[in-house]
Amino acid sequence: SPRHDPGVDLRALGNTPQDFARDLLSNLYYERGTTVESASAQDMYDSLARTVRDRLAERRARTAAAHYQANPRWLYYLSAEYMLGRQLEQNLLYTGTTDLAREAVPDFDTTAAQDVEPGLGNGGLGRLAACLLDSLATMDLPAVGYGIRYDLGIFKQDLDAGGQVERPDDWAFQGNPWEFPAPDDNQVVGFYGKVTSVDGRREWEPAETVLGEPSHMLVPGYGTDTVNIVRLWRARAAQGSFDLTRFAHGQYAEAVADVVRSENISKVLYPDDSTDLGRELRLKQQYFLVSCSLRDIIRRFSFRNDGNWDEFAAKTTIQLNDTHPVLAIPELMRLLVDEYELDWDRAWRITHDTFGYTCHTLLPEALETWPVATIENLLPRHLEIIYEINARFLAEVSERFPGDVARIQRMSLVQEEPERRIRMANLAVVGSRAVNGVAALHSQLLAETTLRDFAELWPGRFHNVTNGVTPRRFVKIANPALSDLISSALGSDAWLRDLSLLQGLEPFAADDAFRARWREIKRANKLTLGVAPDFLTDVIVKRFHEYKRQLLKLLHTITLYQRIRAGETPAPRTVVFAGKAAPGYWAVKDVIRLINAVAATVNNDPAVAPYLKVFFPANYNVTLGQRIYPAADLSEQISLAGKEASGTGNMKLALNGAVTIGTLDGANVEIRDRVGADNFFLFGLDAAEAATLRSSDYRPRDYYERDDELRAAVDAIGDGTFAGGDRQAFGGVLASLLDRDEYLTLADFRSYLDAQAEVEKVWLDAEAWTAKSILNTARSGYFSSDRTIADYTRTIWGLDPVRVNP
Ligand SMILES: CCc1ccc([C@H](C)CC(=O)N[C@@H]2O[C@H](CO)[C@@H](O)[C@H](O)[C@H]2O)cc1
Repeated sequence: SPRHDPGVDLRALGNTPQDFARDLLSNLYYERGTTVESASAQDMYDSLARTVRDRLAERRARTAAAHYQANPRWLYYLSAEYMLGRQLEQNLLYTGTTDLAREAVPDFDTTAAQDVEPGLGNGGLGRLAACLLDSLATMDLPAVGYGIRYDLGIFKQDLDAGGQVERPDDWAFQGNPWEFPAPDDNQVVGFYGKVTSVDGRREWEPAETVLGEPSHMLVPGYGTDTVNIVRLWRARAAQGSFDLTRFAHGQYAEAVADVVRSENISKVLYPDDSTDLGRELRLKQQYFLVSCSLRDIIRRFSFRNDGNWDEFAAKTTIQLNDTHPVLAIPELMRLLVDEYELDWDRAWRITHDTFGYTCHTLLPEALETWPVATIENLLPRHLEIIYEINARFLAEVSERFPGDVARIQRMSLVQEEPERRIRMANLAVVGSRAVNGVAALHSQLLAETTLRDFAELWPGRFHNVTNGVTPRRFVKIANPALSDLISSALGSDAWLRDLSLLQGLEPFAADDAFRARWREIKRANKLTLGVAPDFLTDVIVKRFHEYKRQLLKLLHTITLYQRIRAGETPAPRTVVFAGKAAPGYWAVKDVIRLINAVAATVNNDPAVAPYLKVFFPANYNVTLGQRIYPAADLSEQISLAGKEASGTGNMKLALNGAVTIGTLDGANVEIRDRVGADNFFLFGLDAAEAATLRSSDYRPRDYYERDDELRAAVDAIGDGTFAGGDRQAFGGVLASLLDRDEYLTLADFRSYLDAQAEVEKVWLDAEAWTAKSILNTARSGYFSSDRTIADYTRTIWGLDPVRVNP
């Protein structure tokens, strides 16, 4: 193949207004077959996207050439989820063509509004993957993201009568100009079938096969010519799956049954973000991702290193984004032992040296385990390999801890009771050379609780890499006015590639004029979002889960409402709720209904209107987040300490000048350490206190009895105040609070309200508040995903940057 087109100079894609307009027109004519006059908004959008994409593709070609030349060590990021967000504005910024586009495109805003968000993820884990890819490219590090190209992403959320209604998200219905399908790199994936022995080797004969068709999207770096890729696999039926005979007999559904069955594998993203439902199709999705990606990784490796396996782990490091892709460990063993005929020990050494595992949760119910029977049926050879890994591992454990049967049972990859299941987190730790949590407290708790036995066996294997977020999307693109102010204060926009430079803003916290300008921008962002500019914008935006305690924020809101009704005049406040609930998570879907019932009552009460508003914009996603973070004054990070692994919304809000009210949980601890205790409103039990109270006989009713305001707020949930007198409407919420309150909402209520009183006091001193807001931004540079990548590279991956010549 023409590897480097030595003669062809691709830099023909100039960046003069004429060049850009010419390319836009040619895409309109040649790609869309239409003209400016008759072009639809979609036609114009698609042509604009291609015009920008081609400028990235040119850089991509030079990046690929540089990578080929350098033959570097590669990072492969395996993730079942990517929340990439809208692509147009990002790619216009990264190619420096925003102004050219605004000039060339007749109605730019309408055209840009056609940009869709590929919602291929649920929340934190998926968005973190996207931020890390952005930083890897910006830091010129050779990396490929692998994922699944779901036809239907995370559901669209409508609010009907205040309740969540899920609608399918057919995100690529109009096509996706940002992707490059590459069917010639198709892979074949097997399922089911049996394992036989062939001259002493185990051979798996799958009973079913599907095709994995990759399409990649470009991942440009900011302020550099590096353009990496994220490769997303789509399931296609093997050729000839359409059953013509059945069709001829009018059995139309049966005729396409196999096709549908195959393509169902990448049909839809599972919308659960913390409960392992253990559906077999999800396991098929996980193996599909792993099998396609490992074959593609080996294809790339063999292509450049003629299959010298002892070079593999030196040239390849694979990061497992939680346990979802952990089948990659037995799959690599299967390929090396069964197909490439390496002996077990050599194969295990390569496998173990290749993988790293990042754990993103502390919730026991979020740790995946699969029934042995399910794996035996779907992946019989992998089960054999898992058993072999387990036997050798437990031999090591019993040698180290002789006679410690309980420890062996806890550490085994196989849970025996009540049902035989494979513990995917244990497999991930045993098969990886490095394990990390995503915030200092999380990593500490992992080593002290969830993965304690492993940390005692292999202390050197455990690391912490605190999460981060990309400042390009979440400050520069989301908050351009603030970015311009920061650049003018710092004298350049170098902070966008080195966020520690934000420290230079500290002195400006004492500058009246700067504070005034800072406040104006926040006001303007509130107007853009559609909330009252003079009201304190109090924001809790994240997936709904009981441990995140949206209910605590609601109890405070009800108390404010009752205080105002009682004649108090607190500082005007807009409480913004946003987030999706997993479709089957009824307890929190009731909370969503209750929040909207309270909102209806509060927002239609003229006596309260001057002091309190409740706003619940539907369908929280990356795009809506980019509109909310710049408008926020107060960032609610109120999870029960010890439950939120890290949080990343907390970082995006702090970088946009929101002051945090929060518990000592996840990355809140590090945010408070960095911004300073007097620029953070702390409350509540810490992780140890919470664990103690939870394990003792915690009686929520005691707190209800002895706190008048708490009782009044809880009673209002049960007495029909927000339901037209219907006392049953929110009975479930009431019962969960008074009888169980698993996440100690009532226990933290008073401490929370005391912290909110502190918020009120500071807010009433606008200069003092603005100074804290500026200091939060100035001291949050640490939470750049560039710093996160630098930490991963230093402690786990050992990658070297490859410069791409301009
Ligand atoms: C099996 C179902 C399932 C699906 C997704 C998950 C994810 C791990 C949940 C998740 O998104 N975790 C979040 O990851 C973020 C990025 O590290 C953290 O900042 C959040 O604290 C954590 O909740 C667990 C279980």
